[in-house]
Amino acid sequence: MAILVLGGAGYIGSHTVYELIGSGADVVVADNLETGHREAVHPQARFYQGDIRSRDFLDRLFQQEAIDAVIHFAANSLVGESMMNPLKYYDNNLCGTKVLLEAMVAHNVRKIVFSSTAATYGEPVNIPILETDPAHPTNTYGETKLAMERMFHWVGKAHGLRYVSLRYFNACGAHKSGKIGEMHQPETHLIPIILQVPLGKRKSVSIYGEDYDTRDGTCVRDYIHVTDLAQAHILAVEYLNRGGESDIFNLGNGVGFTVKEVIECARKVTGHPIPAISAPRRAGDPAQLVASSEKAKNILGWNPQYDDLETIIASAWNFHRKR
Ligand SMILES: O=c1ccn([C@@H]2O[C@H](COP(=O)(O)OP(=O)(O)O[C@H]3O[C@H](CO)[C@H](O)[C@H](O)[C@H]3O)[C@@H](O)[C@H]2O)c(=O)[nH]1
Repeated sequence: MAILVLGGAGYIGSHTVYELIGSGADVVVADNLETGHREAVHPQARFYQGDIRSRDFLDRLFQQEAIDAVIHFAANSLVGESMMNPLKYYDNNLCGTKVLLEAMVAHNVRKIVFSSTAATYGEPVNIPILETDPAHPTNTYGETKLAMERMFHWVGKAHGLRYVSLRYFNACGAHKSGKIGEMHQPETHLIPIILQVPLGKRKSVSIYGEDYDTRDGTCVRDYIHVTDLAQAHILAVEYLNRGGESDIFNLGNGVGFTVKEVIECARKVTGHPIPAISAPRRAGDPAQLVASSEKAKNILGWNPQYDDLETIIASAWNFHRKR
């Protein structure tokens, strides 16, 4: 039977499809291509273009393919945009997941691995953040992802569905082949924005806020390589296949870098001066997000391979230069 990857043309989805196919899995990808890229879909995956808000589309898909488990990336995921257009996030993220769950229950598909986020925590009460810490999102994006997790919880209880929710910290880097990587339109994520300067696409990078309560006043984030995230999805499917209970896992490196430190590291990797200018805070940004991923390591057997920021940025730089 196949694994259905929803949002498999997107950044983390496409990397997960590469790892799944590398592990010998049969993979079906569905994506509405609103933010995904057709060329990022692995050539060995069967591709369906469509939207998870369409029950007809999902019914056809589940009738045509024998699906054993779903990996769900199909959502909007920009913190800034979610603050300016919250209803877009409620519509796609929550309504889309509602239709998906109805279709899964109707077609007797009972395992789902879900792309969640550190943004569910809001301002953390502890660093590093544990899965048991309170979740009070400071932006609409995190709020909708938390509500999606709760939807899995209650639907799971009612219909015997089991889920694994993976709360990623800051996904970054690119596939070692340089064939796929991070390419949002427009780009808002820190590392690809920084790399646009040495690529000649922008003159400088703006630092959103230098007055946070952190070691240099800029926001601290936990940067985790996309291939390590992709591997965690495979481990999560295996966990559900061996009867694992529904659960939530953080995925990060456990080390935080400030915005200024990330820029400095990119200067080292690219050999470019990368000018940075001060800008106001961005709405919805918590000061610090750093993960404890001990639970994923202990229970899923996750073992991230990329533990240093320089290697991560170098992989992103390799992808962007090839393009
Ligand atoms: O031009 C920029 C872009 C970003 N930043 C700063 O860099 C940090 C990282 O910003 P990103 O936009 O790259 O990432 P976020 O931390 O906002 O969010 C990312 O990580 C979250 C979890 O931490 C969610 O998963 C979300 O989907 C994902 O976009 C933030 O402090 C942001 O303010 C800048 O200073 N300048």
